[in-house]
Formats: sequence, C-alpha cells, structure tokens
Amino acid sequence: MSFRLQPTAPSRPNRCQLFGPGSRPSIFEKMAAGDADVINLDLEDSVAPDDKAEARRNIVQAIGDVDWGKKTLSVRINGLDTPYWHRDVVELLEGASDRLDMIMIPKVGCAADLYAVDALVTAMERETGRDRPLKFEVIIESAAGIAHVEEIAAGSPRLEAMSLGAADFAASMGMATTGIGGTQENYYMIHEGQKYWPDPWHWAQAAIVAACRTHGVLPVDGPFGDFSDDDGFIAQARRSATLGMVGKWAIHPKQVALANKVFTPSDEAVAEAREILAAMEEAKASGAGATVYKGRLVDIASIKQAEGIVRQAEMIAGG
Ligand SMILES: CCC(=O)SCCNC(=O)CCNC(=O)[C@H](O)C(C)(C)COP(=O)(O)OP(=O)(O)OC[C@H]1O[C@@H](n2cnc3c(N)ncnc32)[C@H](O)[C@@H]1OP(=O)(O)O
Ligand SMILES: O=CC(=O)O
Ligand SMILES: [Mg+2]
Repeated sequence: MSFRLQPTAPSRPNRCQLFGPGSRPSIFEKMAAGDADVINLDLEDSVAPDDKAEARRNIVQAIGDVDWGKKTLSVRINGLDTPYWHRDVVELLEGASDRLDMIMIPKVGCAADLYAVDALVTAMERETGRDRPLKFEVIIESAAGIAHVEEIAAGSPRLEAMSLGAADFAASMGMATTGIGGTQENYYMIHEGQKYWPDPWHWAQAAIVAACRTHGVLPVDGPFGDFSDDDGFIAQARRSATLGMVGKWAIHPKQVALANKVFTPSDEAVAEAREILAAMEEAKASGAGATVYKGRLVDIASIKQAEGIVRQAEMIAGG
C-alpha cells in the first residue's frame, strides 16, 4: 500500500533505440534517416580502444552536422571501470551542441555510479553554460546492477530510461551461453515428454520494469544479437512489451521496423481499449464499478489498463 501516486515516465516515443559505433561515421546519416525513435551513438563496446579518441571526435561533429530530426539523441559513454569515461563526458560537453539529449551509462552497479557521473556532468554544464540539462539512461548488465536495480532507478533526477543488456548480463552472471537474448536451448522444462522453453531473461526484465515504474523511468529491452532471426526478435520484443517495457534496441537497421511494430499498440488493441473505456463510462453512469465486456470482467483497474494503451498510441501518433 502506498499513499504516493506512481510517477509517470517521460512521455516520448522510445519504441526502438538504434545503435551504431562512433568509429563508423559513414552510417550516421543512415541512422538519422531511419525510423528509430532513439539514436545511440556508441563509444563503448563496439569501439576498439585505439579508436576511442577518433570516435569521440566523429560523434561530437555529427551531433552538430547531421539532421537528427525529432529523434532522441544519446551517446553511450564507457563504463566507470575504464580509463575512458571521464574524457567521454568532458569532450561531449565541451564540444557537442545542445542537440545531444542524453548519455547512456553502461554497466551501472549502484546508485553512486550515477552520482559520480552527475557530479562531472553538472560541473561541465556550469562551466560550459549548457542550457538544457543532459539526461541519463543506464544499462543493467551485471550481477551488481540487477541486485541494486531499485536504488539505481531512483539514482538521479536526470535518469529517463533503463535497459537490460543481455550480453554483458549473461557474462556477469556466468550464464552458460554466448547468445544475446532470446530462447536458450538448454533452459527448458519437460512435461509429459515435451520440451518447453521458459524465458531466462524474464525475471531480470520484471525487476527492471518494477524499479522503473516505481521511479518514473522508461524500461527498455536491450539487444537481440542474431539479426538474421526476425521471428526470434519479434518473440522477445512481444514478451518484453507484455511485461511493461516500452521498446527495444536495434543493433542492425532491419530490426527497427520490427521493434516499432511490436511497441506500437495495434489498431485492434486501441479500438478494444476505447470500447472498454466506453463500457466503464456506461457502468459508472448506472452507479456500477464493474461490468461485463465481451464476457469478461472489467472494472476500475481496467480503465487504467485501457487508458495506458490509448495514451501510448496517442503519444506515438503525436510524436
Ligand atoms: C551486444 C552488446 C551491445 O553493446 S550492442 C550495441 C553496440 N553495438 C553496435 O553498435 C553495433 C551496431 N551495428 C553494427 O555495427 C552493424 O549493423 C553490424 C552488426 C556490424 C553489421 O554491419 P554491416 O555488415 O555493414 O551490415 P549490412 O551489410 O547488413 O548493412 C546493410 C546496410 O545497413 C547499413 N548499416 C549497417 N549497420 C547500420 C546501423 N547500425 N545503422 C544504420 N545503418 C546501418 C550498412 O551501411 C548498409 O547500408 P547500404 O545498404 O550499404 O547503404
Ligand atoms: O550492452 C549491452 C549488452 O547486452 O551487453
Ligand atoms: Mg554491454
């Protein structure tokens, strides 16, 4: 029980976050021309150590030069366990225009990680006179990150989004796989001789969604590595959406349309949500708190469920 109202998460489309290495500037225009809601230019794991300095320069220049339209523009900095992260922040804030919306902090393990980055960003913003406060997004991709997920979600007023990073998460947890997301062949149950594959990412996703919803942060599903497997991507994305996540990363442009489709409420879902709202209006008018819609119970909680779907659809249409 709580007398506090659940805070709302930022109201902006976040159905797909398209990644591209900062060391590959030839794809920046293509990223900008696509349909992803969020662009993540990477300084971290897709950039080799010797290329970090050049990748920073590429990104700083592209933030100003490329027309990113209405997209949310984010740069993934290096982790706090590296010698690179502070220079990532300093060079971005010294060189990049105000068009940069967010930085993504990887491998976050506790709330103090956000505090440390916030201190540096705040000092740099004061020094450079940046007008718009830089926002943060984080990746939960370690045992420490998932153990401290709730304090991390509460960790900074700058925080807008939190992703599950299946690759590093699996490595940190010692999971017996080299797959990035999706069904894991050896994670199965047997019932009457039939194999059934549960979802090994489910518990971490649910923990992230709960932490995010408690603190008004957008929960996002991270990468699906096998970009030749559209069906696998869609299945993973649908499970994430069902659990409350708002979007998913694309590590290849072909995944953008798939994510956008899954995380845009369908016309049928929106029509049904509106019908439920209408049914509840009628119920209220007759003094009832619950009624029957298509043979099933709907009540005041159904209003909140239906309103969430309609709001999401309207926000995307308006976005
Ligand atoms: C796993 C843990 C993580 O941290 S994931 C996040 C970090 N990883 C990344 O940022 C990797 C992002 N993806 C990539 O670098 C590339 O897509 C990889 C996977 C290497 C594949 O590149 P490539 O072999 O060029 O693919 P392709 O020949 O099928 O490309 C077809 C056309 O699409 C373009 N393309 C490629 N990647 C991107 C991208 N990320 N964004 C926008 N466009 C992209 C290619 O240039 C190619 O274009 P064109 O048809 O030649 O005009
Ligand atoms: O950074 C993402 C991951 O899956 O690791
Ligand atoms: Mg990672």
